[in-house]
Amino acid sequence: MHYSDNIHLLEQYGWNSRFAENFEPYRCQGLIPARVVRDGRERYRGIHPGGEAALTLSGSFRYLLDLGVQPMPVIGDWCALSSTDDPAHFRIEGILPRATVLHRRSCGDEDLSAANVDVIGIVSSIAKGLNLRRIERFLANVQSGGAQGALILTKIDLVDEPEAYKRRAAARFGELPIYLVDSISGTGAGELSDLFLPGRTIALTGISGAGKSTLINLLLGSSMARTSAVRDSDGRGRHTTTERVLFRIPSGALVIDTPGVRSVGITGSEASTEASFDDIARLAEACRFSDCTHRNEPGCAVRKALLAGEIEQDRYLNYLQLLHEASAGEVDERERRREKDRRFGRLRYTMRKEGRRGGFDGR
Ligand SMILES: Nc1nc2c(ncn2[C@@H]2O[C@H](COP(=O)(O)OP(=O)(O)OP(=O)(O)O)[C@@H](O)[C@H]2O)c(=O)[nH]1
Ligand SMILES: [Zn+2]
Repeated sequence: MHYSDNIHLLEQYGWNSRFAENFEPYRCQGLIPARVVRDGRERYRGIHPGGEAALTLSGSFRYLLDLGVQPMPVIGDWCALSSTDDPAHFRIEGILPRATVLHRRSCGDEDLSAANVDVIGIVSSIAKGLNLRRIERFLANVQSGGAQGALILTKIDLVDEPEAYKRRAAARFGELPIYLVDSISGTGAGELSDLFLPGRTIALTGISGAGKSTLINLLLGSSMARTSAVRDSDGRGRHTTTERVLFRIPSGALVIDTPGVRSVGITGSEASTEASFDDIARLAEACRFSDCTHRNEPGCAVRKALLAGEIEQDRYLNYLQLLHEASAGEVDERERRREKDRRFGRLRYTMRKEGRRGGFDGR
């Protein structure tokens, strides 16, 4: 069967002309497109034109992975598959270029991430007030990966005037779409349909207890399986699993559920960190030293604004913290690149050696 015979199923999972174009070279090799919908320690499941199947990494893909040429597949990735004798099992041969990425670090745990996410929904409870600082940290992380952000304030039934929280958040985050929801009664669910559009991929993120599972249950509707059942289908406990799933909700949107984290770390470059602190970054341009750390350098425009009360103290501290984490992340990235170069160096050396032995000019 040619895959285009049943492209409809892929379209339901977010396939579009951009991915189709990127798939062309793979199509010419007779490979099959698929989206990764379940990701758990190198055991994947994917949706391909013929349905759902187990996916494993092919030998040559592993080799390219080892060289750093291909990335490790993550939830939401579009990939190219080869078939096996078993119709329920395919092999991943390549990953299509990612439209966006979501990186996240939780308390020294593995680096969690997702690909091809259109919107990252930051889920935050207002039961104990609005934690602007935490939302800001999530937001900086969102913007570094290219996805759009949205803020979903939950547990609005537990406060007197939810609109006031929305106004305060809007005052801080300007352009960000903000939604209010009580996931238990369903108040606010109507507005959420503007966010959960058909074919759109939305990753929900937020600390443990923010109300992600309850929100997902609301989105799934009472006729559908509960979230914990979705997460638990392999028998492991919900809170121990690091498995991630992408599923289609009745509205036609694709939702990625990420296990709760206790804190958000930052990956990405300093430049993207600054994007969510546009105003402070603009001020920083006026600092006397271009590498100013905005702590105690003479002529620091940021500190001057702080002391003049033009920027809030917690935003200033948050900014410093983010700069610090982002530069630590860049050190990791440099180290990773060096390791990749070393591997390439080894490969070139081996190829040259084998070329000499084989009698061809292996330059
Ligand atoms: N009153 C009220 N309670 C809510 C609401 N949303 C969630 N809760 C409650 O808050 C608690 C935590 O909600 P969860 O949905 O499990 O939170 P979570 O973000 O999925 O947490 P993790 O699974 O640990 O990541 C549960 O007891 C929910 O019943 C809401 O809108 N209103
Ligand atoms: Zn400065």
